[in-house]
Amino acid sequence: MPVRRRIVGVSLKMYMGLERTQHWLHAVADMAASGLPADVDLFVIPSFLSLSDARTIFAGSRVAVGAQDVFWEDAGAYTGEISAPMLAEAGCRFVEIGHAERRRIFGETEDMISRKIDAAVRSGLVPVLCIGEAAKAAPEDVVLDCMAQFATATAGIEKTATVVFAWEPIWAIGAAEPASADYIAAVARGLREALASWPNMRLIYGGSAGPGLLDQIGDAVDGLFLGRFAHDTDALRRVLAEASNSTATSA
Ligand SMILES: O=C(CO)COP(=O)(O)O
Repeated sequence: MPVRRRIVGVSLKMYMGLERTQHWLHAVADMAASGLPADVDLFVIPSFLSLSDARTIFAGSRVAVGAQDVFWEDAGAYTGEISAPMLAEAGCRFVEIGHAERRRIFGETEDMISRKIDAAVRSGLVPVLCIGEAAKAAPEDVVLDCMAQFATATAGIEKTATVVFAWEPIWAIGAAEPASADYIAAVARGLREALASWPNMRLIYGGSAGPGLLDQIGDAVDGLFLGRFAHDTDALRRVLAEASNSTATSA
């Protein structure tokens, strides 16, 4: 079984304006210059408008950049949309697809998500596919629910594709605390087994994640997907250190 590198992602969602984002990006770049462990990958997903700043600020560093969404067509008369080739040209390596907020607020369907995954892979981007259960349930039921969503989303791509599976229980997003360590470990174990035929898949947990969580869950996941609790770059530095300290995962 391959050892999977640890990976931590941060989505800034729509929390910060452009100037505040610039300050945050600089702080992350400074932190990465001295404190990004060699065995941990980091990707940062600002708003579309800050992608250019992120590319400049992270140039020459090990911090990868991603986008929060993508349209499924490569070019054409699609007012307001942004394509995967554009994102690749803008320096993105990752693209987030199917976040719970996009599904709930913007009505993204499983078919739309699947087409976005295809578009991302077609352009050489790594999809960060967000999948989660609506309510807390028995771990085996959560695994079945999430894997059904996953199967639809990835129906058009090869199993050898490089994908980040961001398991984000919907009920834990924007909450005071993440899901419990036991719950995360039990679901993650089931997801890993179900994803065994995807050699280039990394499984990360998101939903009110922050410092201290990886220390509790150990090698259950390959990393974390952070939201609010990475706005403080010192908290992000602590998460990266914990990612490095926790045992590398074998699938
Ligand atoms: O949705 C998330 C990351 O995509 C998690 O956000 P929070 O950590 O702010 O709950």
